[in-house]
Amino acid sequence: MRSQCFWQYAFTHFLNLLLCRFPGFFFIRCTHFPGNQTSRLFSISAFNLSSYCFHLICYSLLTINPPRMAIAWSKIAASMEAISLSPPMSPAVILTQDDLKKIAAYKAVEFVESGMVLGLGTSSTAKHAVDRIGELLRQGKLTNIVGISTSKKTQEQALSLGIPLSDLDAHPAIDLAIDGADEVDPHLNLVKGRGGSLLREKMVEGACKKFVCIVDESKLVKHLGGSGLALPVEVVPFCWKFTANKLQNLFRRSGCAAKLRNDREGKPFVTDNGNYIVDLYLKKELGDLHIASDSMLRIAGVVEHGMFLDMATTVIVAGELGITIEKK
Ligand SMILES: O=C[C@H](O)[C@H](O)[C@H](O)COP(=O)(O)O
Repeated sequence: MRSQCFWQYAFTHFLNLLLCRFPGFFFIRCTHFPGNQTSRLFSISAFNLSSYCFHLICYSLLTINPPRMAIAWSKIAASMEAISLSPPMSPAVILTQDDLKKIAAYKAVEFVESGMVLGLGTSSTAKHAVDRIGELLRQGKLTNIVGISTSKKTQEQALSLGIPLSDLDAHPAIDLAIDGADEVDPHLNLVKGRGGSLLREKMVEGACKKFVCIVDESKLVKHLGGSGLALPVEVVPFCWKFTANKLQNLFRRSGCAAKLRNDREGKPFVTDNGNYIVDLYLKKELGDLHIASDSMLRIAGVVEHGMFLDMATTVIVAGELGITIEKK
């Protein structure tokens, strides 16, 4: 496969050299090359030939002598094949953020086995995993799967795909959960909940033996809150301002600003559980995350927060250079 690509590439560039570059340079009589017409022609041919060789050497480095780039690309190619996209013919393929999400999601579904009880996450990344599980069920490659959804949205998606659903009451132990995240720190701690589903996600993912988190590389941070984006906290609607002020004061030293999340119409965003979300924006690190977590949960109006500490057992990161799989 790899050598076929190489020869295709070599042949294409040879044609390119013969049909386009050489006559093109010849007709315009490029003045960048010194000397009379014969010596110019010779220079141009040499230039084209060296350009051709340069292409071949570059491509060889990427394919025949694969250091990091080639390994990464072969991984991406494998994943692209798995998701039924055309495999890249050259390293010039540009992957969108959604492609990366899909690659991570499809990789995670490789962990799924027939007969499993699955936690189905809620995110633009997890959506691809749920789609894939539905597809494998339809093809008969997976059987006897029971899904526990982490939101009403995922529930609707799973039902539309024919994935049998249950709940934690009937299945208190989940084999595997797959979900996205908003931030991942180097210890595989997560921020979740920018989609508003953090409470059900924490319940389901807290009940699973394995939690595979799937992200594109933009989600990697040095410390939680480090993206400068929201750290969501689910609060009861009753006197939410009082609770938001308590949260802001709690993390005053980290430069915390607490804001109620609104929907598109400017009304408070309401979660699947009928609660509000207060988003915390931090300027500095929170310090000990377990202490921060306990302190938030001690505030009476707080239902749950979006820090998922020591919960992910595996994090699959899809990036431009390939997939990396981090395990606890
Ligand atoms: O409430 C939403 C969830 O926690 C998501 O997992 C998280 O927001 C990541 O979502 P996405 O994969 O769409 O970036």
